[in-house]
Amino acid sequence: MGPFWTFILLYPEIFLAIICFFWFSLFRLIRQRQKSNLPVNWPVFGMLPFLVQNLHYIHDKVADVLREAGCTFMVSGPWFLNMNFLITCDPATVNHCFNANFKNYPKGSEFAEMFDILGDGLLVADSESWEYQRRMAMYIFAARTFRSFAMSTIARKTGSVLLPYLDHMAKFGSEVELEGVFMRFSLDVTYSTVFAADLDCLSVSSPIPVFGQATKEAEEAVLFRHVVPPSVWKLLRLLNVGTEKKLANAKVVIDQFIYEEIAKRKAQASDGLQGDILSMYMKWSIHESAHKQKDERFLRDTAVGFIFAGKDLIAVTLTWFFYMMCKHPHVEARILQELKGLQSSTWPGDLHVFEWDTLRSAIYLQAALLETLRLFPATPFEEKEALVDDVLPNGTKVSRNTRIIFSLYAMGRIEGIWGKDCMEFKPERWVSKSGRLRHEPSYKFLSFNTGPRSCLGKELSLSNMKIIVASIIHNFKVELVDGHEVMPQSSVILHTQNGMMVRLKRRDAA
Ligand code: HEM
Repeated sequence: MGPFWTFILLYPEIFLAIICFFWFSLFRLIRQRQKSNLPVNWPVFGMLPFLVQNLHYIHDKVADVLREAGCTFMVSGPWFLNMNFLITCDPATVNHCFNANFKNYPKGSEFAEMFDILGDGLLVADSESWEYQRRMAMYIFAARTFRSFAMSTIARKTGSVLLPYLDHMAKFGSEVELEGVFMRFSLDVTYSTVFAADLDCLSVSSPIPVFGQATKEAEEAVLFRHVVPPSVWKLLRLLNVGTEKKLANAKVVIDQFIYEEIAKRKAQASDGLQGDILSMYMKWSIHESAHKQKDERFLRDTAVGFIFAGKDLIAVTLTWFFYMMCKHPHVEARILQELKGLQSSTWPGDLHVFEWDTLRSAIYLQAALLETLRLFPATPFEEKEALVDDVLPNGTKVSRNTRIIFSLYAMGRIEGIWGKDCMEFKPERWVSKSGRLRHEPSYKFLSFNTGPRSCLGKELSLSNMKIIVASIIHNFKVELVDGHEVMPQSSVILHTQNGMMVRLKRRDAA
């Protein structure tokens, strides 16, 4: 007889007690699960089964959990894997971590390692390096040369690339996957804004260019790093296999493009520098004696950072905006009304593009964009790590190194934050009685971040998006293809799960 059976025969009461303990625990967990939206904390696996089971609807499920838990909830990962984290959508906690105690919540070295494709750039830097880079970037974003270069680039690209492409699709009555179009266009525009060079991503016939493909693969690998334990992706990196191999290859392609652009620019006379981001950073050396900005790696990290900061976020916001237009025709009608009488320039094919200056008065249009970002924040969550032990405003204790995930997606969908109609798409909530844009504190509307690390491209991207959506709405009617379901993907960027299939019609042909 083996030791197991000997133990049972000698101590049957202890064995019975163990069985009863496990049976009652299981029973309690099942009852608990039936009654609430909150994930069950299983022995050994923690809440992993909940995450796996709801992987396809994770943003909505997290919103349900936070609604029930009162905005803050501790998630337990499997035992020994160091995957526990706090998740919250509480504006007071946001304000505490992003503003009042900013220094206690840096991005952290783990974040920088996950996004190592960005090098030591602004998006991942902390402390002095971040302060220096932030100061420099603020100077550039405030410069008139840069702003007018960026605005003229977007208007030119909308008239010469985007609208003709959509017009072509409209003429043939083809179905169009709109998010894919916006992704390519946004990459095209961002590349031009950073390098004053054309990538031509939106040609009717050609496939996505290698640079675009490389950025896509890099993003997929970074997403994978977010969902598996760090030991797993680090092992894959060491062995150079799977997503890590793809990431390494993508980095080679991205670096090759960027270093070539830097070399071309360095070969130009300094009076040939334009208002693009690379030129602006190279001109900075005139103002500062530090040698850092001339360093090629610094320029590379800066350029990659700006490309990654902007391109997908604008593309997904445009996609959700047009999804909302398809679902709320009365909002689209009001925007069309607002655009009537505003001056636009005419491009070949009788296509019309609005300029930024003329769109300043389009308040309702801007409100519709903000409302889109409230319900569909381009980055559905943000992440921080506590540097020292702390107590959150709701009394929750966090110990050093605790990871905190902020669900921006849930924040837009909580009654206590936005009122009973929080799930409705209502641009009117952004317009004051006097017809001006209503201000909402950024720790409540977190889509562009809040505090010292808030988005530097906010004004620029809102202006860009206004030009694009006004020009599309004015020229085309966008209709969802029947039966095509649009839903959010479980990802670090709020892509759609299956794209957004639409048909376009020229308004003047109707
Ligand atoms: C719809 C468009 C955009 C949205 C929703 C958005 C949102 C955000 C968010 C949430 C952050 C914080 C990221 C983090 O801390 O992890 C951020 C940071 C940043 N964004 Fe944007 N962004 C957009 C477009 C842009 C564009 C077009 C640019 C520039 C070309 C830009 C430049 C930056 C920079 C430089 C930072 C880093 C600031 C810092 O860490 O100090 N963004 N943005």
